[in-house]
Amino acid sequence: MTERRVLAEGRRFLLRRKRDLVRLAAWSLLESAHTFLGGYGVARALDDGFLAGRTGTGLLWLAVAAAGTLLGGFAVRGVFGGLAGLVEPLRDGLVRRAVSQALAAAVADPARAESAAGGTAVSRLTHQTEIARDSFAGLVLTARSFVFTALGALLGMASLEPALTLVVLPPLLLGLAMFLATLAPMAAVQRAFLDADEALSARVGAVGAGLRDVVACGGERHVTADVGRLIDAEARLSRRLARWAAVRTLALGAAGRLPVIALLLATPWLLRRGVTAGTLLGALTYLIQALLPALDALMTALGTAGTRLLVVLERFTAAPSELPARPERPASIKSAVLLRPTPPAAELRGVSFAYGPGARPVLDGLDLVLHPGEHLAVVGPSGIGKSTLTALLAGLLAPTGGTVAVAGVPALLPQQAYVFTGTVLDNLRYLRPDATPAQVRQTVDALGLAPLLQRLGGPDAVIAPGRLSQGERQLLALGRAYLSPAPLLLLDEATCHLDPDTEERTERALAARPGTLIVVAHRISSALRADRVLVLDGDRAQCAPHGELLARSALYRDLVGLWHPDAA
Ligand SMILES: Nc1ncnc2c1ncn2[C@@H]1O[C@H](COP(=O)(O)OP(=O)(O)OP(=O)(O)O)[C@@H](O)[C@H]1O
Repeated sequence: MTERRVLAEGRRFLLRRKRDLVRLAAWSLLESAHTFLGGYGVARALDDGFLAGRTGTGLLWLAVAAAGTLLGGFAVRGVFGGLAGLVEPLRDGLVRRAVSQALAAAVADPARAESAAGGTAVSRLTHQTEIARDSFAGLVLTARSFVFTALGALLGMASLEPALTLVVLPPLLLGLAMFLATLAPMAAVQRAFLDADEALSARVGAVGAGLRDVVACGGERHVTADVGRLIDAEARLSRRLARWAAVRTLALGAAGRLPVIALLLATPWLLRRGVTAGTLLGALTYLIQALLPALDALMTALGTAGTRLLVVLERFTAAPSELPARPERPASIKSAVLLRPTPPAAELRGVSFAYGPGARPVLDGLDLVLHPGEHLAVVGPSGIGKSTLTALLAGLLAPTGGTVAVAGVPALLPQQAYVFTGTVLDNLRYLRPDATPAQVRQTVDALGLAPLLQRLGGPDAVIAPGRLSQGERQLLALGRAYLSPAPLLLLDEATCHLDPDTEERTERALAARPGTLIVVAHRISSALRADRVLVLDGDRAQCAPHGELLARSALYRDLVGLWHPDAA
């Protein structure tokens, strides 16, 4: 289906460039003349010259063959000129198409444009366009050379002795057919390889953009395993491609050598028919010097450049719906989100998670729907899975069962606040580099950061992260979260080093900010401030407002009692 579309588009492309094709063919005819004279000159030099004792005539015919070679060189010069007229418009067209595809994808799904599809578009604009251009140029050069060389050689053999073509043509066609049979499976592997290459580009691009956060949140192992899987997949496909290349080389060997063997085997029969030694040598010259090298070049180009070109062009001509799906978001979740007029801020359906295949699940069948603007506190005994839940929501972990859907890109603040060497302003604007001075001022006011900024030497002072207290680091990270455009903030005990008053002010400001807030609470006051509280308790999680939970959950009553005996 896509192959047919590529071929149809290719036909239209070539038909629009008839003048360039005629120019190329005219120059190529000189190459036919070169081939013709090469074999014919050698045959005549022997039969009419050297074998007949006429050295002068022999030399004259050799000079004719040499003149043919000069003609060939002249032809190549013209051919390259004509080639540009075909190749450059193809490249320009592909670049235009890659840009339109990327823009269309960005309009359809802006979040995707910033992540996975960005890498894909770059791969298409650069790597794949160049593959298409080089492959097309190589293919046109070799296909044209083969056709016109074969024309010259077959005409030459027919004019020396028509029976020669009967001997040489069948094995040549057989070899070609064998080779063509390897093209379809090779294209399939090539296609899978490019899919893997695009997936890897997209993932590496996304990881590169978030590298600081990955390190700050301790996600290196997860990211390494994730990217490692993609690299392994690409390596496996490279090996399969190499195996097909070996099969193709075998076919090439057969196609290249069989005509020569057939000619040698038929020699007694040809001699009986009165074929001369000069004619036989002329035929061998046609085979060894012209036809077989041209065939060799054509097969190599078809096998490598041809399949690569087909696969790359399939991508460029694919309708947006046929493009490879964004790997990290299952289609079912995506369509569920798209169908709702106001999607939930986050939605967990039957989510289970275990840290290993044999490990006990930390979360088991958890359902949770969070609405935009909601403020949720997560509580539970130590080691019950609160951080695991935030990592799942942030996309740092993938659920082992069920689905996690989050609208937009969330920001996760772990307990160990991440602050880097740079100015105070750089640190605050890390998640929103284009924040205006007014937005920064508003953040400083809302969170009461002015005394901290003063202590640090003002917004342009450079911070040495090692010299900040844990609380100061947390305040800076919370300021950054407040300023970020993330629609969902995940605070995983991110305020534990603040005094209760500062914590309250900060949490209230973050809850008042547009967007949804999830706080892993370490004080009862935190849970009291939230709209709802999620109590994690293995497979018996409960989610409700504080008052309701006090009545319903013994575990919650215990926790509240431990934190603050009076509140229970
Ligand atoms: N990387 C990991 N590999 C294996 N097990 C892990 C890993 N991280 C956490 N766990 C285990 O998963 C369970 C849940 O851990 P998690 O950190 O989510 O709990 P928590 O509720 O946040 O705990 P705390 O309140 O002490 O921070 C614990 O039993 C923990 O030992």
